[in-house]
Amino acid sequence: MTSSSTILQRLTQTIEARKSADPAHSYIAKLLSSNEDKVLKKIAEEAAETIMACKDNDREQIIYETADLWFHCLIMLARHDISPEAILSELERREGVSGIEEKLSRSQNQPEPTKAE
Ligand SMILES: N=c1c2ncn([C@@H]3O[C@H](COP(=O)(O)OP(=O)(O)OP(=O)(O)O)[C@@H](O)[C@H]3O)c2ncn1[C@@H]1O[C@H](COP(=O)(O)O)[C@@H](O)[C@H]1O
Repeated sequence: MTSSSTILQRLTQTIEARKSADPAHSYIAKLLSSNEDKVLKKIAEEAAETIMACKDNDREQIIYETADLWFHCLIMLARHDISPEAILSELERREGVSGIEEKLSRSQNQPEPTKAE
């Protein structure tokens, strides 16, 4: 990877490499080799800590906790062999589509609820 690569690309490459690393020497390898619940719990924990930082209006803490949250989401994605590019592509696909319009089109495409006999 060149020095012009982004931290997201370098971290993604590190996570991939950690799939065959010793869990005793790597936090990522430990999370990749343990039960998925471990990383899912970390995501919930980091999301809660991010929310608390927002409630405290603590800018530094919001940045710190969001970094923890994104980091653990990257590990979750790697476990499912999903690259961060897939998420970026999904965001690109949505670009220019108003969230309000998208939600409205979804509710219009919903089938009519069937009446209980
Ligand atoms: N970016 C990160 C990164 N961000 C957060 N963390 C770790 O994520 C954990 C966050 O959990 P907490 O803050 O809740 O800390 P904790 O209470 O000790 O965690 P638990 O006991 O609950 O598991 C801490 O151990 C942090 O050190 C990270 N660990 C690694 N990286 C990157 O991954 C690379 C490889 O790391 P290893 O796989 O450990 O070699 C590193 O060089 C970094 O670039």
